[in-house]
Amino acid sequence: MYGWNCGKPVAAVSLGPELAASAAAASYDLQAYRFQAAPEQLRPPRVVRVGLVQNSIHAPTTAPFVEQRQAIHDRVRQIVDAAGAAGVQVLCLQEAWHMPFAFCTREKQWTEFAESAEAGPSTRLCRELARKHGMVIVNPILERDEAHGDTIWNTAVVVGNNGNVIGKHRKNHIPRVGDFNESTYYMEGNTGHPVFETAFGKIGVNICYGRHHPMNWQGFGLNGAEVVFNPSATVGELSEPMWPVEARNAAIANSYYVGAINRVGTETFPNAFTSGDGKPAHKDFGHFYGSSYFAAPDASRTPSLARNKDGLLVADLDLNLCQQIRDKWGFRMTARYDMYAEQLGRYVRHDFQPQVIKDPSL
Ligand SMILES: NC(=O)NCCC(=O)O
Repeated sequence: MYGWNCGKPVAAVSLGPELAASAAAASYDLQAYRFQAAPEQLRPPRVVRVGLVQNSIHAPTTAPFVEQRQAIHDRVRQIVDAAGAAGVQVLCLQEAWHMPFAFCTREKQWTEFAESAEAGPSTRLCRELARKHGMVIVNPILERDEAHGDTIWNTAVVVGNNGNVIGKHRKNHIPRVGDFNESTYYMEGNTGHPVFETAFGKIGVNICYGRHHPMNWQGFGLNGAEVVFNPSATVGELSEPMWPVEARNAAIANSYYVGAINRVGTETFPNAFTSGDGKPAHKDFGHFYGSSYFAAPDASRTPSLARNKDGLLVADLDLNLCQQIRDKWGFRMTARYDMYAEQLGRYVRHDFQPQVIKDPSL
């Protein structure tokens, strides 16, 4: 079910008894794996240790906002420190990790959690931890863009291993499904599909709902990504059957690794809200089912983190596998981008007519 990596299942790796004991004591899931590539004659292996963090909220949504944020910061600091001790070189946190996923409520007070991408409290924490551990940290936050009249974005800030901000990417696709009323809060991103060249490889970030859009995944591939993260917040009833498929398929289709991260836990809000579907008003989104995992370009994947627990998933990725799979399958080489570009050029025109050839006998 989880595929074959160089002819074998993806192997588990031990991070040592101390880290295992501290994860058990602090009640978070800790798992580690290794993806291999075939040995080459002209290139040495290019192995990078990558981590994914899934976290629940750690204070009730009725607590003062400063306490809510601090409680999550304290928990995430604990897990990032463990990632540092495990030698993780690139780490990605989940979507809007620093706050409850309050976008179901449509209440505007939650925008108080939005912060500067460059200098807000969550970025400052990530910069400190990145410097401390010499680690690249992908920091997906709710961004307040003061320079543009307090526009709010859903943004992943990429912090370099020296604690510097390398750049940011803003979520391209905003959901309009179920209780995901995110369009009430922030705008469709305007940063394209940037790939960040870090000390440990070229990375991209496809934020949550963008995973349903194959061309969004493709954009990062065309710009040369070797690892694409998919920091998410999604609930069981809505998307759990899709979760194991989409990120794994993206890794195959684009010949890169994917690290898919989902929030965990059930978050209950003070005021009931409706879904506009005639069902009774309710106070929670449903269960964020965690289940973060890595997928590789050769269709292999790791097992998932827990459905109901915070967690740290570590994987050693040999980045040479990306080129090896591109050479084997030739998906990039055989794609017909000129033909797709021509069709898309026609499709976006107001006078577009679908190319349908009707059976004349009908
Ligand atoms: N956060 C977010 O975009 N969620 C939408 C639901 C989904 O994509 O499963």
